[in-house]
Amino acid sequence: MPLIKVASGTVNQTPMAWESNTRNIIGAIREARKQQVSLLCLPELCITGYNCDDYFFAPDLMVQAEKCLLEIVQETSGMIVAVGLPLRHNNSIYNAACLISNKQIAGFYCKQNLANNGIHYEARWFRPWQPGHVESIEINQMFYPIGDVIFDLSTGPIQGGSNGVKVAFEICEDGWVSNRPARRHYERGVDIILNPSASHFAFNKFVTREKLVVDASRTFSCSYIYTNLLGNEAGRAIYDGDAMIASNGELLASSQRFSYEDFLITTAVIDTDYTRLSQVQSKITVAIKDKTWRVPARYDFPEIEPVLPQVPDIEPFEKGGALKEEEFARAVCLALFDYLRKSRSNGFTISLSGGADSCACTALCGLMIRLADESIGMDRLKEKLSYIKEIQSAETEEDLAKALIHNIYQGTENSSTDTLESAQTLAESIGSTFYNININGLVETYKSLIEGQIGRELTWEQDDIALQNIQARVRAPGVWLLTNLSNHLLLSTSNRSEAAVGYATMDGDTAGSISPLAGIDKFYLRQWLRWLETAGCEVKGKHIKIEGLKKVNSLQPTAELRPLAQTQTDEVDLMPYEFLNDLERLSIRDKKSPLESYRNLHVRYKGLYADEQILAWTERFFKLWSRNQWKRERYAPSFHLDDLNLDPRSWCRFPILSGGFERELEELRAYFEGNPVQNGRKRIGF
Ligand SMILES: Nc1ncnc2c1ncn2[C@@H]1O[C@H](COP(=O)(O)OP(=O)(O)OC[C@H]2O[C@@H]([n+]3cccc(C(=O)O)c3)[C@H](O)[C@@H]2O)[C@@H](O)[C@H]1O
Ligand SMILES: Nc1ncnc2c1ncn2[C@@H]1O[C@H](COP(=O)(O)OP(=O)(O)OP(=O)(O)O)[C@@H](O)[C@H]1O
Ligand SMILES: NC(=O)CC[C@H](N)C(=O)O
Repeated sequence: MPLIKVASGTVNQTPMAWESNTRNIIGAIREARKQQVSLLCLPELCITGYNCDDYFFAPDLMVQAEKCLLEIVQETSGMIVAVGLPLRHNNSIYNAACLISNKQIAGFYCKQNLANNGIHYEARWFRPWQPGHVESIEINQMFYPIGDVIFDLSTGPIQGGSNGVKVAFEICEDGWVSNRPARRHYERGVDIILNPSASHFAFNKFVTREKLVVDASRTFSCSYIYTNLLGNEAGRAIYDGDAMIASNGELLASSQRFSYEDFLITTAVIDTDYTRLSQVQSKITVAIKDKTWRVPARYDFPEIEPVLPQVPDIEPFEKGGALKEEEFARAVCLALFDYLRKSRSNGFTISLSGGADSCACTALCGLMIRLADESIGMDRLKEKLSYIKEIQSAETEEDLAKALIHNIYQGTENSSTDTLESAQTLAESIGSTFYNININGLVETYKSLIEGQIGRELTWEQDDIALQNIQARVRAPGVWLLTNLSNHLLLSTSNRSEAAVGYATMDGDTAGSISPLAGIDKFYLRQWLRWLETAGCEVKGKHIKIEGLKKVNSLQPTAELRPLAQTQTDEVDLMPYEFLNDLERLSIRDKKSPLESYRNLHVRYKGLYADEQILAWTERFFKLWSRNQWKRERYAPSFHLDDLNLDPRSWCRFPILSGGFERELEELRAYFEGNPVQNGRKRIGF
């Protein structure tokens, strides 16, 4: 059968949520059947969820996963379905994909190249399967082939040497390595490669994935079906629901990303005669002698009509000139929505200062409501949050915002009218509930109690940081009280630039349930806020903007913790955010030493800042970075957005206690003073 209708199915899963995971998978299968799909590929480990962490070791997890698998098998009548799950075999755990053909398990392919860098820790739980090995596994008293297998699906009785449709797998990372299984699949004359993935979101990564899929289909003269998870599965990683089908170097179909649906199907019709022609023309040598890899299975491919040339539907927001802004908005909003419903919380509370960070958090929550409404409509949105009684009679997005987003301004004598106005106008523009209290009395009470005990007055000259921090800390109990009253999540507003240098008060403004901005730098965040005010997300031909951000976009970032006369700004306290960003990239992402970082920065900033200034900021950064690892360990969970992430639990590890770059900074200073140090000893005459 040369023409086959195939599909990629994306599903929004949750670790160990057996009922909903199975329901989503079955929903995807039924939808695919409705669309007359013969072959459906579902994501990596989608039965259990990809992020079960050490619970992958639990024997009961395998028992539950097997139960789900057997339930799914019964739903595959008339179809071929690939579904991912962990398998325990010979006292090892494998990351596997099961191929089911018309209610019969055909066998299991096991991942050969584990993802074990950055956010991934697969080698902690799984063993990589050795290429070329095939064994047998017992499931529910039946034996099935497992390992490096290729499925040979043919019409009629299963024979010894059929010329059926050959289907093989690469599981996610398998497709990203140079010695990928697809090379061997090609030598064995494979028609279709399925790639079930759990590929975490990062800015612009979908472009890399598309290249990978299209190039594989061309290089290996096959059809390549790629599918990813969707949504915020387990808290930190976001999956964009990227799915693609390519054939012989051409992209045939690509999914909508960042959907609020539970599952989505992307279909295309592939032509196996065409990819075989290409294999013949490229003079493929099929390894016919060793056939242990061949798993015969029966499937009666239906005869289907040819289709018009398929042009993949790329979404307008992916083509526009604001891809990063759009991706940031969509990824974080979907992550917030899933976090909300999966944690069964009733909304978000934010201590809204009218500054960029808390305004960005509030704006993201407002945008989340609007994007969810555009994606699935008001009724489905309320149904997905059906446990929140307060929103069930809501008719407008503003009604939803009133219940789901609570803001509180907590001024002191150091707060300005500008920030109050900024907070108020933003809350009004999205319809959130806005409270306004003054916490000066609380700060004064703490101050005088401690002054009474230590027997002296606290002064700005002597006690600057402590007096700043008490204000930030006094804001925490009130906003937590408000949060608890509504069973909300408290959003902690710290961004990545602050996390790098510990510019936040622990248990003060770091208090919170999640930190939606901890993966993004302040320099970019301010640019994004201007974009959201003036351009906004492109959805169905219109632009979703938040014009209530106008005031905050006119303000300089300030903590407003020192007396107003001191005109405190973040950039004076620290260094310019753009510079901080460059320094962070060099030193933390690229692991350049203080000296190398300085030299790079010097090239970029000489003329703009004095050499002494560049040196001082570089020194300050390295000292603050090492001193504040403990704070990064204590941040509320944040979302992974790119390889600049500083979250030690998902990406960037650094010791809490360290030498603090003392020697390295000495070497930098010596270089600066024309007296470099080598091997710990000063070199004379440089
Ligand atoms: N290795 C380690 N492991 C565990 N704990 C460690 C530690 N080193 C210090 N500590 C503890 O850390 C404490 C100091 O940390 P912490 O109390 O947080 O205070 P700290 O980091 O000294 O100061 C907070 C900074 O954040 C700025 N801030 C605060 C609030 C808002 C904003 C804003 O951007 O709006 C900025 C403020 O201007 C100040 O520069 C020490 O008293 C010590 O107890
Ligand atoms: N007057 C205030 N009312 C309510 N919350 C406040 C107030 N001042 C500070 N906060 C809380 O402390 C957080 C930390 O302040 P920070 O200055 O870092 O952020 P911001 O004010 O949102 O942005 P920016 O730094 O751009 O001014 C704020 O995001 C907010 O949650
Ligand atoms: N699950 C995986 O194997 C993920 C690894 C792959 N490199 C990705 O990020 O897409």
